[in-house]
Amino acid sequence: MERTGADIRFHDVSVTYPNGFTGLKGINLSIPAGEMVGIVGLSGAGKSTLVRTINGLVPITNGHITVGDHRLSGRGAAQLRGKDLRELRSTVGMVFQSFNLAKRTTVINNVLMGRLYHSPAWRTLLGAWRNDDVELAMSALERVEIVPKAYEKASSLSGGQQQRVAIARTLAQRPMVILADEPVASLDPPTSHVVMRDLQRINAELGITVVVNLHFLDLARRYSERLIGLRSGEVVFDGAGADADESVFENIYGRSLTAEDVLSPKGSL
Ligand SMILES: Nc1ncnc2c1ncn2[C@@H]1O[C@H](COP(=O)(O)OP(=O)(O)OP(=O)(O)O)[C@@H](O)[C@H]1O
Repeated sequence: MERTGADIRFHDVSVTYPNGFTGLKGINLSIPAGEMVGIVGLSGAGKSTLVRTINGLVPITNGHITVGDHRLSGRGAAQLRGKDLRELRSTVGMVFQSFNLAKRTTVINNVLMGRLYHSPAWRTLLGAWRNDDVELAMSALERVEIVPKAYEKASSLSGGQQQRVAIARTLAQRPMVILADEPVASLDPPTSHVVMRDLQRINAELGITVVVNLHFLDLARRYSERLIGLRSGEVVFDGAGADADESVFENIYGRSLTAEDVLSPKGSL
C-alpha cells in the first residue's frame, strides 16, 4: 500500500458562492507532499470550503489549485471535469464528520467502495471484487485495527469504529492526499484521540498528505505539524501547531477562548 503524498498549492484562490457570499478570499498556500496540516477557525470561517476546493467539491471562482499533477481552476472552460475530475478524486480521499458509511452492508464492503474509481463498473455492481482489491481492503482495515469486524454490518460498530472504517475506505483508494472535515466532531474525547492518532500514523508511515479541519484547539495544536488559522475566508495564521498559544488562537477567533473551544477543558492548550 506504499505511496507517497502529493503537494497542494493554492494560488490566489477565491470562492464566491452562487448567492454572492465570498467564502475564501485570495488564498495562497503551499503544502508540501507528506505534511499533516490542521485548519482552525470559527464556525463559518471557511474551513470546509477550503478543504472541499482541494477535491473539486466546491468550485473555485478565481485563482487555481494544483494537487500533484492535477490543476483545478475557476468556473468555465478551465474547470476540471469528467475523467480529469474523477482521476483527481481517485487520489484524494475524504473523511467526513458523519462517517458517510453504507450502514446496512458489511465493513469490508464499505472499504471496497474505496476501489470504485479503480474498478470496472460491472465488477462493483456484481460485487465481484478482484482478490487484490480484497487484500488491499483488508490491509487498510489492519492499519486502523478493525480486521475482526470486517464481516459485521457497519451499523453495529461504535462511532469511533465507523470513523476508522471510513479512514480505511480512503486508504483503499491508495490516496496521495486525505482530507478530513471535522473527523472527530461526533466522537467522545478518548475516541477523538484514537482517530487523530490513526491519521497521524497514516501520515507518518505512508507519507500521505493530510489536511484536517478541527474545531477543538487542543487537538489542533497537538496533532498539527502545521496549523493554518482562517478568519472570514482569509489565512490569519500559518505556523507550527506547537507554537500556537492562547494569543494566537484569540487572534484567529477574534475573541477570548471558552471551554467550548477545547476538547478537554481541564487540560492545557
Ligand atoms: N453553498 C453555500 N452557499 C452559500 N454560502 C455558503 C455555502 N456553503 C457555505 N457557505 C457560507 O460560507 C461560509 C464558510 O462556510 P464553511 O462551511 O466553509 O465554514 P466552516 O469554517 O467550515 O464552518 P463550520 O465549522 O460551521 O462548518 C459560511 O458563512 C457559510 O454560511
